[in-house]
Amino acid sequence: MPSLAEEICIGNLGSLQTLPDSFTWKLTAADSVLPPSSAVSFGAVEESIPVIDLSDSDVTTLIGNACKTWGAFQIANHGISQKLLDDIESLSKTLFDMPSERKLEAASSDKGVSGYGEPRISPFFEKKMWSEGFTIADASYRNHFISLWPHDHTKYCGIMEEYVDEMEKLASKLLSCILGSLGVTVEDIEWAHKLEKSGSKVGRGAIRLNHYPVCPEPERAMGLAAHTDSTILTILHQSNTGGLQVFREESGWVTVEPVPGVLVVNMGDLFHILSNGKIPSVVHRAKVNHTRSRISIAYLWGGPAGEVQIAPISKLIGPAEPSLYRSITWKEYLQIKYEVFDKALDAIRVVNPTN
Ligand SMILES: C=C1C[C@]23C[C@H]1CC[C@H]2[C@@]12CCC[C@@](C)(C(=O)O1)[C@H]2[C@@H]3C(=O)O
Ligand SMILES: O=C(O)CCC(=O)C(=O)O
Ligand SMILES: [Fe+2]
Repeated sequence: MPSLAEEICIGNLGSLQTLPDSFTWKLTAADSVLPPSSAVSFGAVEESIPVIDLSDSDVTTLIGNACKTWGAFQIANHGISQKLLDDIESLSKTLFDMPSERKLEAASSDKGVSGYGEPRISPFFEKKMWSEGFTIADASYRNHFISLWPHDHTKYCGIMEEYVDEMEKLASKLLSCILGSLGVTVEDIEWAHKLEKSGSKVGRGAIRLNHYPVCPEPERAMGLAAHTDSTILTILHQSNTGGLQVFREESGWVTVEPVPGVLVVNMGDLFHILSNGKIPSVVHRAKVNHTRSRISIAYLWGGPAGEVQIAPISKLIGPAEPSLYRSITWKEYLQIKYEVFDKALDAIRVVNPTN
C-alpha cells in the first residue's frame, strides 16, 4: 500500500480531511494578521490598500501615494468588462475542477513555462503550499488547452487572448500614471515610449491562474508563500473569497478584502529597479480558507520583450541619488530570482554607487 505522503497530489488537495505534515507550516506571531485596531495604533492611516477610481481627476496623486505607502492599490473603473472577468474566472474553475490525472496531462515540462503545477517559488520553502495553478508564459498553452478541452479549446483560447490583450492595455495605462506620480513620463523610458506608440503589442506578460482549495486547517497552512513579483507590475483579479495579504513594516500583514469588479495592482521588482528604489516591490502572500475555495488570476507584466535592458530611469538619478541597480533584462532577472529568490534585488545592487 502506498504511504500517505505518496498519495498526496496538488490536484486533489480539496478532498483531504486532515492537513498532512508536509503542508503544515511553523507560523509565528509575526506571521499572523494584526486586528485592525492594533494596525491603527501603529500609525497606519488606512487599514488596507485603497480602491482608486481610474477616472478620478486626482488619479496620479492617489496612485502615487498608494504606491509609496503600500506598493499596491486597487482599481475601479478600469475598463475591463465584468463579462471578461467572469469568463476568465469560470475558465479557471472548469480547469481546476477536472480530475487530477487530466490536469497532470497539462503539467509544465519546465518550471516557469506554460502549464499546470506548483508555484515556481516552491523549491525555496521547506513546506508545501496549499494551491495548484496554471501558468501561461508563451503560446504553448494552446496545446495544453487542446488536451484539456478537446471540444471547447477555441472558446477558451479566445477568452485567454482577449484577457491578455486587455491586460496589456491596462498595464501601459497604469505605467503612465505611476510614472506621472514620480514626475517623469513614458518618453523618459525608451522602451516604454516604443511600447506606447505600438499600442503595447510587443510587450511581455505572463498569466498565472491560482486555485486554493478548501483546507482543513487554514491557520497552519499557506496558499502561496510570501514573495514579491518579478515584474514591472501585476494586475490581480481575485474571486469573492479573500486570502491575499500584503506586508507593510508599520502594519504587518494586511488582508486585501475582495471588492466585486475591482482589480488589485502590485508593484514588482522591475519597477523597484526602474524607480531606483523609490517605489519598492510589495511583499505579499495568499492564505487559505476552511469552507471556501478561492481562485485568483494574475497578469504578470514584465515590460519590454526580448533583450531590452531595464535600468533606473536617468531622470530619477543625480549626484545625491546615484543609480542603485545595474541594468538587466526580464529574462536575466528571472534567472537570478530563481537562484537566490528574495536576495535577487540585492544581487544586482551596485556596491559603491557613485555618479
Ligand atoms: C514570468 C514569471 C513570473 C513568475 C515566474 C514566471 C512565471 C510564473 C510567475 C509566478 C506566478 C505566481 C507567483 C510567482 C512568484 C511564481 O511562483 O510564479 C510568479 C513568478 C515571479 O513573479 O517571480
Ligand atoms: O492569489 C493571490 O491573491 C496572490 C497571487 C499572487 O501573488 C501571484 O500570482 O503572484
Ligand atoms: Fe504575487
